Amino acid sequence: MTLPPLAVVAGTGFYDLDALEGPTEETVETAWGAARVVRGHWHGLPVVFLTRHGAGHSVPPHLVNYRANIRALADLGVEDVVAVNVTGSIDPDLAPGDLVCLDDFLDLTRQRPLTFFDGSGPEGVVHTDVSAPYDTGLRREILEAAAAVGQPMRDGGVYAAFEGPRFETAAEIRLARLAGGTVAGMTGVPEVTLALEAGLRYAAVSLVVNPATGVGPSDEPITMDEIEVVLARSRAAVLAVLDELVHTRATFATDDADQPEEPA
Ligand SMILES: CSC[C@H]1O[C@H](OP(=O)(O)O)[C@H](O)[C@@H]1O
Ligand code: HPA
Repeated sequence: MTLPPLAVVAGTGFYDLDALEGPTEETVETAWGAARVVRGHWHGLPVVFLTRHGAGHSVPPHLVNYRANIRALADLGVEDVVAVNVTGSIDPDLAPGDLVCLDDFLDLTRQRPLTFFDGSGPEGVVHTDVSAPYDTGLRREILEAAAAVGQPMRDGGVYAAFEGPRFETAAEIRLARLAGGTVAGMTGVPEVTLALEAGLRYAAVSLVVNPATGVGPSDEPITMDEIEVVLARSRAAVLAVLDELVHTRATFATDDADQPEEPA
C-alpha cells in the first residue's frame, strides 16, 4: 500500500529538513506557476518539504505564490499539511520560544490572490466553509506529539495575518488583540484557505519569535537579530514535535501493514 505523502510547509528559519532520507529537489509546474519542493522519506514515510520563502529566503511574504505551492502539494498526492509559521506574540502571556497550535485566524491581508475559484472554472462560484480552518485530527496529532516529547504547546490560538513585509504598528496590533488575535504573522493566510479549497487537511504550529509591536516590556524595535537568536534556540523544539508526529504515523503504518487482510 502506498501512503500519500505528508507535507511540511515552513518558512523563516526553516530552509531545509535534515531529517529527510534520500532528499530530491523537484520543481512542480502548476496552472498557477511553479513550486519548488524537496521529496524524501522520514521514518520511512513519504514526505514533501516546501520552504515558502524559497531557499535562502528570497521571496517576501506578500509575494509568495501560495496558489502554486498548495496546488503543487495537492498534485503530488498530499492529503495532510503541517505548517510552521514564526510569529510575533499579541497575547502578552506568550514569550519568544513558545509554541501555539492554531485553531483560527484573522485575515488582515490586503492584496493577495486568495482563491483558486474566480468563477470562470467548471465549479463556478465557490464559498468555502472555514468554521474549523485547522484540521481537528491533525491538530490532535501535533498536540499529542508535543506532549510525548515534553514540549509545551498552547492548544488553540488565533493567527492574525498581516500583509507585510513591514512589521505592524502598535495600533494594528491593538486592533488585532481586540479582535481576539493571539499571534501576528504574514504568511498563514491564504495558505490555510487555499489548502481548504484544495481539499487538504491543514494544521499549523506557530513559533513565537518576538513580542509583536507594542506588546513587549520595552519600546525597542523588532530586529532580525533577536528573531534569529530565538530561531536558533527554538528550531529544534519544532523539529522534535514534527519528528515525533511522523514517527508515530510510521509506527501505525507498520502496525497496519502487519495486520492480515480482512477476508472479502
Ligand atoms: C523574519 S520575521 C517576518 C517573516 O517571518 C514569518 O515568516 P513565516 O510565517 O514564513 O515563518 C512572517 O510571516 C514573515 O514572513
Ligand atoms: O511581529 C511579527 N509580526 C508579523 N510577522 C512576524 N513574524 C515574526 N514576527 C512577526
